[in-house]
Amino acid sequence: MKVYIVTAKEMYDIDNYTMKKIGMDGKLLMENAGRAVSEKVERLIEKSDRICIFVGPGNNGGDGFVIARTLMNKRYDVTIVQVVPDEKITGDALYHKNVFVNYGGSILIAQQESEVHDVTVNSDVVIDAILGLGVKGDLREGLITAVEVINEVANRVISVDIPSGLPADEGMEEFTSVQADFTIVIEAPKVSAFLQHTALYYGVWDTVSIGLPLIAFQRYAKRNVWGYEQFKDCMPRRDPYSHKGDHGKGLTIGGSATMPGSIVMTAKAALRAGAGLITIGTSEKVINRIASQCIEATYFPIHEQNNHPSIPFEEFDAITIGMGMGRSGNAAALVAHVVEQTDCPLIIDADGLFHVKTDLAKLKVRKSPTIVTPHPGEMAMLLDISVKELLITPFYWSMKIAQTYNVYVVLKGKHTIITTPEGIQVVNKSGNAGLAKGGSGDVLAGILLALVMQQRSVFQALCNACFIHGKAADLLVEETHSDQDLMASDVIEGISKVYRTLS
Ligand SMILES: NC(=O)C1=CN([C@@H]2O[C@H](COP(=O)(O)OP(=O)(O)OC[C@H]3O[C@@H](n4cnc5c(N)ncnc54)[C@H](OP(=O)(O)O)[C@@H]3O)[C@@H](O)[C@H]2O)[C@@H](O)CC1
Ligand SMILES: Nc1ncnc2c1ncn2[C@@H]1O[C@H](COP(=O)(O)OP(=O)(O)O)[C@@H](O)[C@H]1O
Ligand SMILES: [K+]
Repeated sequence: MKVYIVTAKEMYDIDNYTMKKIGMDGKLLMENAGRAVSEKVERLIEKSDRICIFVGPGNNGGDGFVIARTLMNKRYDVTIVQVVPDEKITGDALYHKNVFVNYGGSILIAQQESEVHDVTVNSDVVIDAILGLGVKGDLREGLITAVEVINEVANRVISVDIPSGLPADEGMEEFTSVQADFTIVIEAPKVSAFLQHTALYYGVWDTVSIGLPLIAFQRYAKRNVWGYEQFKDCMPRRDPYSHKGDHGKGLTIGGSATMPGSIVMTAKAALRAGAGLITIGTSEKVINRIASQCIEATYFPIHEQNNHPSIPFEEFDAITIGMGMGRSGNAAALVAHVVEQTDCPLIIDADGLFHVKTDLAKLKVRKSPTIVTPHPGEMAMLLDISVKELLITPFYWSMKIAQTYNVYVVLKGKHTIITTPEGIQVVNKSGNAGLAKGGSGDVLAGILLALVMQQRSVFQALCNACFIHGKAADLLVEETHSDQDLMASDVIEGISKVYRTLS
């Protein structure tokens, strides 16, 4: 199943479409939401748990009333704490509040800190239905108290849809939010579930379906997660009669006297990921040192004094440049030369990004696809902004670079964001902190090179490459390694584990 990622606006559009065009009533959606969340909650709690459900002024609070009724009806010990005065509960939420009361439920209206404190410490589980998609600005009186007390004294917190107070979208730096242990997301994760400064507030999250139609998501949602299903569906299978030329002849340019190893890892990863032939273009001074480390590759010497080496570019199906090449003037000239003179997919990584920054406009006129693969530091450098600014709004900035320079952007991180020049965005969720080690990016560059040569769609190739890279690390950490000891060269071997899941 495709997991869409939505902004608040997209979710409201989907919701409105469902109500107005499909004809499903808002009260019904709220009933479905509350029921679906309750079912998940039951898997997370014990029958003996004392459950306290905090409800706020909007429809997220409305979900809370349905959850309370559903659990109460199954003989759970449920207390509702309404953190706003009665007149604030209106519309569908009021309808479900009345149904809850008619079922015999009682409501504690608590806005004072001491009341909220007492009820929270005397419960085993807090269900947070204070605010959802509709949060705007700083939390007002009453709500802020509840959020602060929950964070201070609650035993276990399960948030409904979004941890209350947390913005759904990117771009917000300051907020006060519930810190959830678990979040039950309605239908689709929101963008904030993938940002470095907001994702942790969700705790562990899972989604529930409330019956919103797929066509509404297809119409309004612009992003999705790239997972195993997508990888499996579009990974090309090897033709039994194929020969090495069918799987691409790739050139990887990089390496220098002080960083000879990275280019070897790129080459090995490319071969392990299925590339037919790989040539390493590197400093003539290091070829002898590294040639024995990747005996499957061929080598092309790059003379340090010659700014325009006569590399036979036309022989290659795709090129990657930058890993370990250093920041010398000669390296800069070589990058400029490759950008201008090649007419095949070009992947620019690491120092290559540093050099290309001076003339990004040249990327725009390349006829073949250009792929840039920055980590946040490199991306911030390309944009002349701080890493902090970038990480608050990474989807926006990725889109900006992709569309301004007509490039594919692979913004690396825990959640790698892949953006096409046309503005399609996906998030790769595979991978773990074992990859936070020198050389991981070089390995990714190799997998990207291999897949770009083997898949017709550059976009699918990039998504699959990121998935394979992360999944290799995940399988290694699950089976034989830990996120502490994992090394980039292990990840190259881990590619086999990922591929074997397909056979
Ligand atoms: N498909 C769907 O989408 C479905 C969605 N559903 C659920 O609905 C949720 C979205 O509901 P929603 O739009 O009512 O927003 P929500 O966050 O509950 O409350 C907004 C209220 O909060 C108030 N408020 C805002 N900021 C505030 C602040 N800083 N401090 C204090 N108050 C603040 C704001 O007041 P106002 O600014 O208008 O004065 C308004 O009264 C969604 O997350 C999901 O759980 C399901 O039920 C069914 C299908
Ligand atoms: N904490 C993490 N969780 C998941 N993936 C990670 C994490 N840290 C790094 N990675 C991945 O590891 C790779 C690191 O790339 P990069 O920073 O360029 O490494 P290097 O330059 O050291 O080779 C990227 O693909 C990134 O997505
Ligand atoms: K919430």
